[in-house]
Amino acid sequence: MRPTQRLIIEEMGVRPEIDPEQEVERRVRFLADYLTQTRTRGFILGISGGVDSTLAGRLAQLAAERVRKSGGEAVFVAVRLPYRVQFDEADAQAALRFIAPDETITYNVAPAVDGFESEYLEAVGTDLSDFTKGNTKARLRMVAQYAVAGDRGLLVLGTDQAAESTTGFFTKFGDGGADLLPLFTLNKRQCRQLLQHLNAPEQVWAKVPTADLLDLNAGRTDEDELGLRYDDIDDYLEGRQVAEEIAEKIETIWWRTRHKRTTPVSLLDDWWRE
Ligand SMILES: Nc1ncnc2c1ncn2[C@@H]1O[C@H](COP(=O)(O)OP(=O)(O)OC[C@H]2O[C@@H]([n+]3cccc(C(=O)O)c3)[C@H](O)[C@@H]2O)[C@@H](O)[C@H]1O
Ligand SMILES: Nc1ncnc2c1ncn2[C@@H]1O[C@H](COP(=O)(O)OP(=O)(O)OP(=O)(O)O)[C@@H](O)[C@H]1O
Ligand SMILES: [Mg+2]
Repeated sequence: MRPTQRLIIEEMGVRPEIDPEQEVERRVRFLADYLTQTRTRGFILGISGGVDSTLAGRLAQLAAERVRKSGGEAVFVAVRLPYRVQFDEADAQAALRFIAPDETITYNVAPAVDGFESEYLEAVGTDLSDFTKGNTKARLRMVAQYAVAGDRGLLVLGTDQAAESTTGFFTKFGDGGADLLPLFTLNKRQCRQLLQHLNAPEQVWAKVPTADLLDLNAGRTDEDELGLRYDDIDDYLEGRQVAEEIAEKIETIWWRTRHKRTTPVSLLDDWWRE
C-alpha cells in the first residue's frame, strides 16, 4: 500500500470490511451515551434528502428513542433547510418518512442568504460569486441549526464521513461546523450499506450525491465537481490499489484541504510546515 494511503486510512479510521449491524449499534450507542453523559437534551440535524443526512438522522432518532426508553429525556429535531424550493424536495420528504423524527422544522434559508448577498454588493462593490454564495448557504444552514440548538439545549450533528473528510468536500464552518460526527470512519459505500441494513428506501440509499449549493447548476453532482468517483475514493480508503493518477489526485486534494480538518491554525501549530 502507498505510505500516504496508509496514513490517510489511519487518520480516517476506515475499516475495509464492516458488519452493518455492529456499525449501526456502535454509532447509536455513541450518540445515546454522549447525551446521557453530557446531560444534553437531544440532537438537531439538517435533512437534505441525501445519503449522509438520512443515515445520520435515523441514527439520531434511534439514539433519542434509546435514551427515552432508559428513562432519560431526549429528542431528535430534523430540520429542512431549503434555499427557496429544493429541486429534489420529494427525496427530502422520503428521507423524513424513513427517519420518522420526533419533530420536524422547516427553515427556508433564502431570506438570510439573499439579504446577505445584497448587503455584500453594497459593502464590497462586487457581486458575490455563485460558488461563494453556495458556501454562504451552507454556513447559514449551520447558523440556523445552532440557533435552535442554543435555545433548546440540543447538539448539532454533522454528516462528515471518510470520503468527504479525505477530500475536504464540505464548507469550512458550514456543514463542517458541528458538535458530533456520527458517520466518521465510514466511506460512502459503507454509508449506503448501513442505510440498506436499516431498510431505507432505494430512492434514498441509491441517491447520487450532490452538495446542491449553486444557483446556476442545481444538483451538480459531487463527482462532477471533485473530478473523482466515490467508488475510487472508497476503494482507496479500503486500502485497495487504484490507478496511480487517481491515488495522486486524492492525495493532492487531501493535502490541500488539511486546514479544514484542524482547529484554526495558531502560532503553536506546525503541521502545515511538513
Ligand atoms: N491553507 C489554508 N490554511 C487555513 N485556511 C485556509 C487555507 N486555505 C484556505 N483557507 C480558508 O478556507 C476557505 C475555503 O474553504 P471553504 O470556505 O470551505 O471553501 P472551498 O473549500 O473552496 O469550497 C467548499 C467545497 O466543498 C463543497 N461542499 C460544500 C458543502 C457541502 C458539500 C457537500 O458535499 O454536500 C460540498 C463545495 O461544493 C466546494 O467544492 C478560504 O476562503 C480560506 O478562508
Ligand atoms: N437543503 C438542505 N436541507 C437541510 N439540510 C441540508 C440541505 N443541504 C445540505 N444540508 C446539510 O448539509 C449536509 C452536507 O451535505 P451533503 O450533501 O454532504 O450530505 P447529504 O446531502 O446528506 O448526502 P449526499 O452527500 O449523499 O448528497 C447534509 O448532510 C445536511 O445535514
Ligand atoms: Mg447532498
